[in-house]
Amino acid sequence: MGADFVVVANRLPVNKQVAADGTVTWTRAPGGLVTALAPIFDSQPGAWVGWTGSADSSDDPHVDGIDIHAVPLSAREVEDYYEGFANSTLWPLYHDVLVKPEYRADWWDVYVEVNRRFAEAASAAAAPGAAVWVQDYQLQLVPAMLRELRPDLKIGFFLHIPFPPFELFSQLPWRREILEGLLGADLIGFHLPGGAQNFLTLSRRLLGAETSDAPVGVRSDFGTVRFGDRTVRVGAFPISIDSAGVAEQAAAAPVIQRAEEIREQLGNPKTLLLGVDRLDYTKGIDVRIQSLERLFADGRLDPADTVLVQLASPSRENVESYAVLRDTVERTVAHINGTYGTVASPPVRYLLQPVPRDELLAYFVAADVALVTPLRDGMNLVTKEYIASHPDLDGALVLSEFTGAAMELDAAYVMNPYDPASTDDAVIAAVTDDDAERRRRMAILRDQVMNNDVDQWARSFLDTLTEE
Ligand SMILES: Nc1nc2c(ncn2[C@@H]2O[C@H](COP(=O)(O)OP(=O)(O)O)[C@@H](O)[C@H]2O)c(=O)[nH]1
Ligand SMILES: O=P(O)(O)OC[C@H]1O[C@H](O[C@H]2O[C@H](CO)[C@@H](O)[C@H](O)[C@H]2O)[C@H](O)[C@@H](O)[C@@H]1O
Repeated sequence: MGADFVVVANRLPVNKQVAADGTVTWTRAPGGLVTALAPIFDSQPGAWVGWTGSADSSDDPHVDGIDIHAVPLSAREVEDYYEGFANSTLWPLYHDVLVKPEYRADWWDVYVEVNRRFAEAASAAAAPGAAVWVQDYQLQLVPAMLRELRPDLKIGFFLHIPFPPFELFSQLPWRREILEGLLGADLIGFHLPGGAQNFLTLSRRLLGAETSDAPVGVRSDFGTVRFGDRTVRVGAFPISIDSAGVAEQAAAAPVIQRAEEIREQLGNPKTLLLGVDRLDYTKGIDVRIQSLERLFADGRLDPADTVLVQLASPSRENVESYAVLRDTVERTVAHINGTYGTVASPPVRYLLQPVPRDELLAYFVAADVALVTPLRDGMNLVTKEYIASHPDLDGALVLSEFTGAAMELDAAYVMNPYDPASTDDAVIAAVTDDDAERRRRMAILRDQVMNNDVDQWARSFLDTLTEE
């Protein structure tokens, strides 16, 4: 029979729990995408096609309300498709070549093979005429492969990371294949109009396709690419969070109490700075730590009453550039603590492990300033979660102009992570501006986040995909 709505993503939205007696249970992972799509899954039969996250696993997860289709990956496929082509070729290429992308034909071959497996699984999961929504850079060939198998489907694709300009994308030896893969979709979504514009330019210049000229707007004024006998629409749909849900969770009494406890445990510093990221070289963790070191050295911040908490989640640990970053960050943290701390009170507290959701929210509530300093980031949801956690308008946000979030959140203390002076000045302004100015900015940021949530993101994309 199949489902009327199918999501195809590299990862399944499931968590596995193994009890002491070996019994396995699966629960819905509380991630952004699954929360956004929950109302849609509740209103019609829905399926999700994805990988469990473990190599060589025969796990077959089941959760309430979503028909889960696990796509197995062997250890070699994880190496060549996920760590290789997705995260050592596409990820650095699409993030401004911050690390040199590796172009390997053997990785490409496995990327093609794995994309085909996802397309076949999606084809098997979808009812006649279903809407299928393919997610992200790991699966850019799926739209065309799926269209070949199932021309009856409505196919959408959304890219969660930046889409690079002609000058960078053209490095890719398989640039035409990727564009043609994406053009199997009826609607291709990017976070920002700039990404959509880059895609139109590339389709015109590399494929000779006829494209629209008018600028693409946010959730409006879609671009078009004429490809074969079809017209593909291209648009900008900035993703967001479950703003009301995060605000409610952050306002819960145990979270507030834990936030107070955190400040106490840190010695009640005058200023608590916070960074929360996957340990990824795109996130500019090194940028903010180096800024802190300069500010201590110049006497603009006092290490005796300033603490930076950096929560870092391990990510893609088998990829060498991630191991190199970890080394750099850990050496810099040790250097600052060794130089500016005391045994009892190191100014940087660094955690290399994910923390539970409520604990994370307590850190958001506790922090005076969030430091979001990526060198490049598709959106950055941490930014929006921090803002949603500050209903009293206390708190301030330092935000890199190279995040997708900066397009909407220009009332933040916006900085250029490539410019040390800009970074340092933004941190100092966020720390020292008077309350009225900090609250003025936070009020604007909150309006933006509370009025543009992830439900609006999902609905605007799917309404555009399914409208006649
Ligand atoms: N529970 C938990 N969530 C985290 C942690 N670190 C990051 N996250 C979440 O992971 C997501 C990261 O999204 P985003 O900022 O867009 O960056 P991405 O890692 O590139 O997708 C946000 O929803 C964060 O709240 C952690 O330690 N614990
Ligand atoms: O699946 P992983 O390799 O562990 O990586 C986690 C996810 O990272 C990326 O997130 C992006 O999507 C966010 C939501 O749109 C956006 O805010 C952020 O800027 C992006 O970096 C990646 O795109 C996902 O596919 C990964 O699952």
